[in-house]
Amino acid sequence: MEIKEDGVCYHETKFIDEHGLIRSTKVPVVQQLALSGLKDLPNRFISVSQDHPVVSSSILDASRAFPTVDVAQLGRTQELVKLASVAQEWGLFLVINHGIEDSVLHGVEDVVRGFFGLSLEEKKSSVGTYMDVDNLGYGQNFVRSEEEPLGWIDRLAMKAAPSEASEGLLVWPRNPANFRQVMEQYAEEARKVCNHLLEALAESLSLEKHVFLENFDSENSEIKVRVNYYPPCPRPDLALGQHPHSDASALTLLMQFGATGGLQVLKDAKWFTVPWPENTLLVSVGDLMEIMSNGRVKSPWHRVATLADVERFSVALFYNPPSQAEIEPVEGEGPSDESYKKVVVGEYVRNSYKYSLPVDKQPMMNFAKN
Ligand SMILES: O=C(O)CCC(=O)C(=O)O
Ligand SMILES: [Fe+2]
Repeated sequence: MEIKEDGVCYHETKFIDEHGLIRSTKVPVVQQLALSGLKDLPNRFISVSQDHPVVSSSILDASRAFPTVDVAQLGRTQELVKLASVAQEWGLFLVINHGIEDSVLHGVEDVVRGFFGLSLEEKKSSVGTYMDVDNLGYGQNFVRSEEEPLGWIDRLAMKAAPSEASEGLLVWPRNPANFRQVMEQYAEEARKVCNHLLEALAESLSLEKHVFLENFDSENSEIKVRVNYYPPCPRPDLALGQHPHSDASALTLLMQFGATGGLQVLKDAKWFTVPWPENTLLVSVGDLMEIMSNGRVKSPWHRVATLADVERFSVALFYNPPSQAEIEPVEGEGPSDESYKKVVVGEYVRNSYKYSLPVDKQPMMNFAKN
């Protein structure tokens, strides 16, 4: 629900405080703030500390192109070696020849732009807002307190699988009318790509091909889609679109449109802008993959910078084993400097949502350690 005060529109949201009590709060609708043409950043969005200056992020050395994995070539050793190396070095990689038709990707872009192009009233009557662990519907990303800095973002989140995941909830926008159909088609295509990558990743790490994929099943595996909308920001030097986090997924498949240059990844204590060209899909290793691989690949710690004059959209598709499934770190040869234990997927995910702006992922990952 949105409320209007002093000309500012708010999402009304709830969070669980440190005593476990449900509290209500309101956070500005960022798109409306941006449309109002404001010149200063409201205090609540100032999030940049000295250790994380947005402006000093390094760009990859131009002489070294960011590796792109050719999915159609993953039957070849050479491509598997590349996959292992980029997954281990960065935890994220670009994919080409993934088999998802351009028309499907353009369809996603059209319905997403269509939704965010609606007036606030139309958006609100099109879809609900839910405060639960999955933070579904239209609103801000997780709000966990009244004090924490907010991200310069509005989001729309839904579960495309399992099929009964959003029964009884209005999480699929009714406008544009084809939103759900287009997104579900994309999700099914994305599932195929992710399944293929799960096998290839296992092989690339010299593990038995099915070790990761066997944790998934076509009925109950979970596909959560989060559409991120980052309006132009008056002070990109002071705000973030998303605060640093790792994804509590097995794999995340990302598309972006409107602009590039938002996603940054932490490596060797430096923030790098991911050289992610338009019309390319990006895959990120999630925490669950780090656990399943016993640390052979690691989920990257990443954040989203804001941009001054352009709007940017991204669609993050989180692919997970069924919520009730237990995942276990693989055994076998190969480098592994971690010792994870068996965890129930849904318990890991729920626990990871508890933390308010953590400085690194250890508190979340420790849940899966002895
Ligand atoms: O917007 C992006 O590029 C990244 C989004 C992201 O990290 C997320 O939604 O988890
Ligand atoms: Fe993320």
